[in-house]
Amino acid sequence: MTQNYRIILLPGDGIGPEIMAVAVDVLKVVGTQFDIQFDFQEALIGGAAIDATGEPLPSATLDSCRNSDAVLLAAIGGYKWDSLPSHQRPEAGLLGLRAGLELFANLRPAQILPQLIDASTLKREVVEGVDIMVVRELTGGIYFGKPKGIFTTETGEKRGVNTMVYTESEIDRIGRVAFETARKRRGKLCSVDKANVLDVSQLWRDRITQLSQEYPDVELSHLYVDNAAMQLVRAPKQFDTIVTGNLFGDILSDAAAMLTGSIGMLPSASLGASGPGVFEPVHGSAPDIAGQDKANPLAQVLSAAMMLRYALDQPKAADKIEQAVLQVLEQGDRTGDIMAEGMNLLGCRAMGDSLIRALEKS
Ligand SMILES: NC(=O)c1ccc[n+]([C@@H]2O[C@H](COP(=O)([O-])OP(=O)(O)OC[C@H]3O[C@@H](n4cnc5c(N)ncnc54)[C@H](O)[C@@H]3O)[C@@H](O)[C@H]2O)c1
Ligand SMILES: CC(C)[C@H](C(=O)O)[C@@H](O)C(=O)O
Ligand SMILES: [Mg+2]
Repeated sequence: MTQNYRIILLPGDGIGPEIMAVAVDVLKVVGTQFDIQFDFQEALIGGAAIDATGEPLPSATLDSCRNSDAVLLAAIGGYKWDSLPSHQRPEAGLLGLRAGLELFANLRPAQILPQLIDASTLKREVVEGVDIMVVRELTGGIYFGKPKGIFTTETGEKRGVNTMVYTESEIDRIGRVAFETARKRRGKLCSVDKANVLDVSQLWRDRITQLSQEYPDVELSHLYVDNAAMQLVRAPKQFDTIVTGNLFGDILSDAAAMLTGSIGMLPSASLGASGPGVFEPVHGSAPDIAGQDKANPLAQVLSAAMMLRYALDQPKAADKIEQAVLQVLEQGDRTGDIMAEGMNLLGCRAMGDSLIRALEKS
């Protein structure tokens, strides 16, 4: 029986529309192969939405997302909008989407593919076999805490303020996602905080430690974020699952991405307790290469595979996409960010065509 899904596409800015086009083509092919009918609807977010409507997240976009089975997002942001006040910037649209859909859990897997070991800036023996899942809290912490803003003091000096805040229930719900995730993987969870300095981190550490009593099969460790950043590049294989707050997770997931060769390879899933999730690459809108057919579309395509697996319960179609990605890499196809000597340099579109051929052949 044909399965029907309503998918909202948010191509956004910069390289967003280029990589989204590839992901949609790939989904259409697996759709016909697995009897899945996608009803794709495009909506505005980020700079594209600001230009068209004056707002980074029009209410029509949030409503469409709420009424969908899943949301596939590319990226937002760009130089053009960088001087706007923070609440009017493209980034505010993305944060509003995450908050509006209550997507508190962001899963960011960083797995080194054997074909790309030499694309990593680290030595082969350091990165070979790396397989990390960063579980990042996504709707709290310093990104959303109040007070926030730029205020003027009594002496007329400007003062910028953000507040890092977590409640027990916010820590517990992301903690549970992380313990469950670790349990399905290699059973190791490292919680990352700054409890030597920040009270909010002390509460984080206390709650995660408390929660670990419910998961005796998961081995829990704690690291301060500065050490964690160092350990990620020194010996990344020590990590299985990492759980951390919003800001630390943002930074550590970019670092983890680079272990795998390029940020252009890393997908993510943003999930709530119920309702549609958002599937998006870890990278941004890459304005420096936008419109030049140079972007690596694989993080976007792998985000579409995560959508099939986590939101639509179509693991076979997800496997098929992931296999096609491995196959094009195996045959030597590379975009500029993962290019190595002796490989075939392709643009974004040609990489998409190659993926389609791989899907149709297998
Ligand atoms: N989820 C998102 O939408 C998201 C995430 C991060 C940054 N941003 C926004 O993107 C804009 C640019 O931010 P940035 O430059 O710090 O980060 P970025 O991730 O956009 O780019 C960092 C570097 O990685 C390269 N890169 C990124 N994705 C690539 C891909 N698919 N293929 C090849 N190369 C790729 C870029 O060319 C650039 O050199 C900013 O406005 C930022 O706020 C958006
Ligand atoms: C663009 C920005 C708001 C976003 C974040 O900081 O969460 C991005 O860096 C990410 O990693 O998804
Ligand atoms: Mg980021």
